[in-house]
Parts: sequence; structure tokens; C-alpha cells
Amino acid sequence: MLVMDLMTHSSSFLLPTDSRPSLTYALVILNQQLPRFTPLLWKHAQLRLCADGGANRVYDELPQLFPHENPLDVRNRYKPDLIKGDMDSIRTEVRDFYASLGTKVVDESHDQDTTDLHKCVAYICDLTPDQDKSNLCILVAGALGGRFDHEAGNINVLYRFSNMRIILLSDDCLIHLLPKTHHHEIYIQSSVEGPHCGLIPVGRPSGKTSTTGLQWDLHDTEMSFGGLVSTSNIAKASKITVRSDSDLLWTISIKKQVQKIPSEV
Ligand SMILES: Nc1ncnc2c1ncn2[C@@H]1O[C@H](COP(=O)(O)OP(=O)(O)OP(=O)(O)O)[C@@H](O)[C@H]1O
Ligand SMILES: Cc1ncc(C[n+]2csc(CCO)c2C)c(N)n1
Repeated sequence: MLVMDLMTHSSSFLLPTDSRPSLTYALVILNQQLPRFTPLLWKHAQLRLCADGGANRVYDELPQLFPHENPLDVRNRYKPDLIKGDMDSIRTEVRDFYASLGTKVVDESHDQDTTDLHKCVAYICDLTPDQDKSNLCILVAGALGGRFDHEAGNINVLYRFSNMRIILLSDDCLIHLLPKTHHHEIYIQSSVEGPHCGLIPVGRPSGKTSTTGLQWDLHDTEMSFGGLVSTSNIAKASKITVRSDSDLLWTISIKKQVQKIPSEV
């Protein structure tokens, strides 16, 4: 019998203290409204990149998340390591500001066939030795909501780099790939995520998918666009398991307000 490797997943990077120090995080900021928990992602990350106009968001919106502080102090504190892209959206004053702080700025305007997110992920991928790739997780802030062509391009990056752990995030939800090469255990952080979730066969139909822990579990179920896709499902257990013969997208809602334990209310 073929024994498949297990891949575990947890959104512990949304908690103030990450219980999974074995994973290293890189953060990529896109040109969309910054999620409110961006400072938390920034703190967990060891490498912080801005995709082109994402640098404008850090410059303009991070100070707004700290309304009682001097904007310049906030900007000096949140300095990206790298800004990369085709540089048609970053403002000159923003580029000059971060360049003067020592941020590396890489202009790839010659490449009009890949997105700025692709360019950032390719950079991280090239920098990471193969044996370290499974311990690295790329968090992408501002990847969902807004223009659908950009969202589709962002999802395509999950498939183009399916050997990397990449999580697309917005204020409302997160998405990542569950590669068919593994079976999966997803540990639900119920104080910050869920219960609404979905398993979506983007790319190609899946012949057989089985799950545990969902309100509407799948049992060797076929999924395809035009047929069944599992949306508006509910995470019932603290651990969800998924086995499939195809790559699937996993998505789960992010809670608006962190829930307090009753004794703290
Ligand atoms: N509305 C959006 N929704 C989702 N992702 C976005 C959106 N806008 C930008 N992004 C992401 O942020 C990255 C950088 O954005 P930026 O606006 O600099 O890109 P761009 O290539 O100049 O876009 P455009 O297609 O408008 O020329 C994009 O590659 C994309 O991944
Ligand atoms: C078939 C095809 N469709 C669209 C584009 C345009 N495009 C895709 S990525 C990108 C860079 C965005 O920063 C641009 C302009 C292309 N090259 N090829």
C-alpha cells in the first residue's frame, strides 16, 4: 500500500504568540488595503517584502494602524527588506524613502509576463535551499478582495510554486493549496478563524476527496466546477483531515474580533 506523507497546517501566525516556531515566515505585502493584523504578521516574519505598490500601502496605511504615534516613527520601524516588481505603482517619494533607509529595491520592469507577487515569491524560492523549503511559509497580505484578475493571478502563484507553503490573506479569509502529494491535517485556531470554510478544485476536477471534521464531510466524493465544489462548509472539529487525488484549495474565514475566553469577559 502507498503510504502518503502527512502535511500539517495551522494559522498560528494569527495568534500573538506563535506556537509553531519550527516554521520560518516571510511576509509579502501587496498593493491592496493592509489587513488589520499586518503588524502581527510583520512581527512573526523574518523577511519582509513589498510587491511594487505594496510599498505605498506600508508607507500610507501602517501609520494609520498606530494613530497615536508619529507616522515617521512607525515608518522607520516597519522597514521592508526588499521592494520588487515592475515599479509602475510605487510612488517616487516612497521608493526614495525606503531606499534611504537601506531597503533593497529591485526593478524588474523588463518582465511583463509575471506578476509582482510572482517575482517576490520567485526571489524567496531562489534564496531558500530545497531542504529548508518545507519549513518556510510565505504569508501574502492583501491578496484577496478587489480586482478579480489580480485574485486569479495570486491563486495561480499557489500552483506555480506548489512546492512552497504560501498563504493568501485578506481581512476576511485565507487560502492555501493542499497538494495531492500529501494527506493533510488542518488544526483550526478557533479564536481567530472559522467556522466557514471551503475545499475548491481549482485547476482540474478531483476524482476522489475524503474529509473528517467538517459539517458536510466528503466521502470519496468527486468535485468539479460545473458539478460539486465544497463552499459554505463548516469546520466542526479542531482538526480537519483531507485526502484527495487532486490539488485542492483550502479556504477558511478569519474572525473579525478575537474571541475572549468567558472568564476574561
Ligand atoms: N485589487 C487587487 N486584488 C488582489 N491583489 C492585488 C490587487 N491589486 C494589486 N494586487 C497584488 O499586488 C501586486 C502589486 O500590485 P501593483 O498594483 O503594484 O501591480 P501592477 O502590476 O502595477 O497592477 P496593474 O495590473 O494595475 O498594472 C500585484 O502583483 C497583485 O499580486
Ligand atoms: C497572455 C498575457 N496576458 C496578460 C499579460 C500582461 N501581464 C501579465 S503579468 C504583467 C505584469 C504586471 O506587473 C502583465 C503586464 C501578459 N504578459 N500576457
